[in-house]
Amino acid sequence: MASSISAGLALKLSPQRLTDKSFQFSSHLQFRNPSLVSYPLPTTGTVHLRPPRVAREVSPVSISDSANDVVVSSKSPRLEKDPQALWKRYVDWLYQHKELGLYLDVSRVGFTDEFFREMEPRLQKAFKDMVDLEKGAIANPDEGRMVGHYWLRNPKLAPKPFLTQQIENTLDRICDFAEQVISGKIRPPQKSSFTQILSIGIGGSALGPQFVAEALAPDNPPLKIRFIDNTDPAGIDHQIAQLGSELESTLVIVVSKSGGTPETRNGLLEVQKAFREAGLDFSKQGVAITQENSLLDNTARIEGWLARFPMFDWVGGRTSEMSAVGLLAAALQGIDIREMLTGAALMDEANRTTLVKNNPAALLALCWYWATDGVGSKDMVVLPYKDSLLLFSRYLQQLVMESLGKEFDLDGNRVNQGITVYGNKGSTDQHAYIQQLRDGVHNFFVTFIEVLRDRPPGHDWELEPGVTCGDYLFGFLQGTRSALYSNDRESITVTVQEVTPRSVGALVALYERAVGIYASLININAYHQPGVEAGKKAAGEVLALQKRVLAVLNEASCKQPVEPLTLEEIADRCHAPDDIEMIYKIIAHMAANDRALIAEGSCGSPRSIKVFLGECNVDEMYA
Ligand SMILES: O=P(O)(O)OC[C@H]1O[C@H](O)[C@H](O)[C@@H](O)[C@@H]1O
Repeated sequence: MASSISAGLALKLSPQRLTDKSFQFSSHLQFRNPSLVSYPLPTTGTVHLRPPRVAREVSPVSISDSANDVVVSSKSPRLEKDPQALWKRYVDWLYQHKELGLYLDVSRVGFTDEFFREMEPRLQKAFKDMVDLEKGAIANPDEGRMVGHYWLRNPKLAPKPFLTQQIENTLDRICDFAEQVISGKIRPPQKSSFTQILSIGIGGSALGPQFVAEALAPDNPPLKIRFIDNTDPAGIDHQIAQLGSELESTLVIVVSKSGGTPETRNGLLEVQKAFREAGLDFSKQGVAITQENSLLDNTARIEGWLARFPMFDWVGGRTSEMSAVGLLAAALQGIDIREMLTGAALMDEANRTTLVKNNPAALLALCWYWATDGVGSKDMVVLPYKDSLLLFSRYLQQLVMESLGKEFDLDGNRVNQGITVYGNKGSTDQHAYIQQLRDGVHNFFVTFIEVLRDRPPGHDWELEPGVTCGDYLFGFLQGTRSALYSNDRESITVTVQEVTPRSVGALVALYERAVGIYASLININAYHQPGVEAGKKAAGEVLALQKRVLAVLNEASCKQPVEPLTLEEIADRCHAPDDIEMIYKIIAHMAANDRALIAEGSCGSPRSIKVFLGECNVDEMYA
């Protein structure tokens, strides 16, 4: 089969895989007319091209680019199907961490030995990058920051003694505080003990604690947790309403590294209002987790909140689960946080070997690279077969997508990298979208998370002779893995014995390191998030425009008689004719919330409407 592609577009590549923007010049790639390529062509060595953009075929492919006279021939074998050969592949590649009881099976990813060999030098470079990072290199160059989440579970690793001290002191303070809250030594003014936690935070300041609460909180925790992780007023009202009179015994933890995230600030202001209305003193029940001297830190200090815990500059939001962000909430729910840290530390240790086959994070990163052609050409579907791990995929979504989804690489080349992550849980998702995974568009690879222990010992029950409910769950996982593979859908399986603080800590650490290694393989900064700023900035501009619209409407509404305005008139008076669509949306939103009145027309036909405010605020006119 031969097909034409235009210059720089996807080149299909296997078994000699293109391993990045650069790949080895080999017999698989022949430039018949080098003068048509815009940069000097070496006769041997590395040639830089744009990486492939289309999903890798499993059948032999030959693509020719007539424009540039580039020919790429590749012969990629179909995935191995012979049961004995597969069993051998399974055994040969199975990774086991004995102490953690964790296994990683990469046998259902079809990478070749050749690919493995090709990637070896780049993985060694990634290992070196990780060593430097752990030693305190400025691994986040754009923000000039060290990246120290690995020190949190092994404080001695921190490059400076005062950092080690800070980590250890904070951990001691967390354990101490949690113990005193649970025992009732620290209590709310009007109750004998705290019974509820209301955690306010978003992104990395929510996803880890949410995942861990769902995974590990006991059925009857000493304090139950709920979250406000948005600026949705109805969502906030719901959480406060659910607390009801227990607001009196609610410990409010406000989490924000920057201390200035609008959603979190709004959540705090709404909750403080609820406290005021209930006649409660918020400061006696509020705890802040934030960077020293942030807006939140200063507020908490000035208002004399119950406690403040630090979030370190060198810990990113999405890797903050083992900092006060994750640990305080976990400890208050009775979760053994030292076990979480031990699990993470053991996993980190395993991921320090430079023997790729024995390094689970490197194996994961390698599989991601193979499956996605190193350019995110396939999505990562994460399917834990365990209800308590439901939020793992959501947690990983931020960890992976915010870390890897980058426009530029470290050398400033536009690369638009990333890997899309989604998933909920098995077997539930089999009844939702596995149909498409098995038979539909082939744009993904799966990661199964398997938990061997079905339920605590002593509770087993056979619902059919010889078969338990958990056997079904096991059967569905294995069946789906086989069914997908038989249709050439690749999968990874991570297996843990049980969902425990130790195994959860290990899973978090495994993926943190896999992301770090993969980022190094594709040469991007995994530790910044410049793209997030664009949305925040635009939101600020919308709110600023809304204030101008309000001022214009107010002035017209203060006239006698009131002067209803068309959208064009409002845009004109705001000196923002190009923003008329946004002005329309602002009006529609205000009208839906009874803050603007529509004199004529309806929102469905924007040109017809004339708007005024129900009340004229004379003071505002002259403000
Ligand atoms: O912890 P905060 O400073 O409030 O930040 C919360 C979140 O804000 C942004 O969306 C960032 O992209 C996330 O990485 C971060 O976790």
